[in-house]
Amino acid sequence: MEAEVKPLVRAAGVNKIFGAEPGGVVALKDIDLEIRPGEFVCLLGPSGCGKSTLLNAIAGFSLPTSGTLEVSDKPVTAPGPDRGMVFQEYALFPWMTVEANVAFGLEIRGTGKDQIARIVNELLDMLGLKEFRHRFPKDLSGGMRQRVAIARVLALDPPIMLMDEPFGALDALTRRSLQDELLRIWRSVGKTIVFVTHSIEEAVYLGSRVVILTYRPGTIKKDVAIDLPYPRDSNSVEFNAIKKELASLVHAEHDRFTLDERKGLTLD
Ligand SMILES: Nc1ncnc2c1ncn2[C@@H]1O[C@H](COP(=O)(O)OP(=O)(O)OP(=O)(O)O)[C@@H](O)[C@H]1O
Repeated sequence: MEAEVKPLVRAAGVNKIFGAEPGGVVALKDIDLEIRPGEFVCLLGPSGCGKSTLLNAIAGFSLPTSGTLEVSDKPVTAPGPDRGMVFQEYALFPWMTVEANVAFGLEIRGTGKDQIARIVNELLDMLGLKEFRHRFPKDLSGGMRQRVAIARVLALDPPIMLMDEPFGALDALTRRSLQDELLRIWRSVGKTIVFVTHSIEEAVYLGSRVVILTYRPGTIKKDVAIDLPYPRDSNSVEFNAIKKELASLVHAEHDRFTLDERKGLTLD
């Protein structure tokens, strides 16, 4: 009999309400979700459905109003070194070079100089940043900056990587090459990834599992395992069949979002 793998992230009955009740915005409602080690989970849905709220709750940035949220069997009460976050805006220190940005977290942690040099070299190599190590963020393209942001999180070696639309601001070609790189890293270093996107194509290309959220209140509409082998061919019949299936689910939520907008409700 197969031993049961314990979930790394466990949400049970999670609710998040912004503002005073009644009248507050119910961003998450009754979220039950278990994420096992090594999964690549994409949270998918239209703008305003609570993807970032759920990610920020797992990160410990903004805790649920009620319900149970645990990482490694411990309640989430604050951010921790077991969870690294990559944002859409690269969040790099503009006054530091590429290598200093990557080394920063390790220096704060008190890691020895030689070990820092080894880790930084390895990561710059892995992410194709070696030639850019002495540059400042302003002298890099968006794609390069996001590589540095990913290297910076990987330097601290957290078991869980939380990514909030990290490739949303990139052009299509750069985006695909970073997606491929992320998949390579995920498969070689064995991280658990929770990745927010509103792109159906991106979710099907990356995720071992896609969790679709409903629009206001954010609930889990469908949790789908994507069984296609990696690397995936986005032109294949199988890929497009899954994309189509997910699209009809997401579009129903998107229509509710647009209706809300037409009614003049604010979407922040
Ligand atoms: N700090 C806040 N105060 C009040 N309402 C908020 C706050 N943060 C988020 N919300 C609301 O909660 C809901 C979910 O927002 P969230 O940002 O999680 O959605 P999302 O799916 O990540 O959207 P997007 O793709 O646009 O980032 C939205 O209706 C949003 O307006």
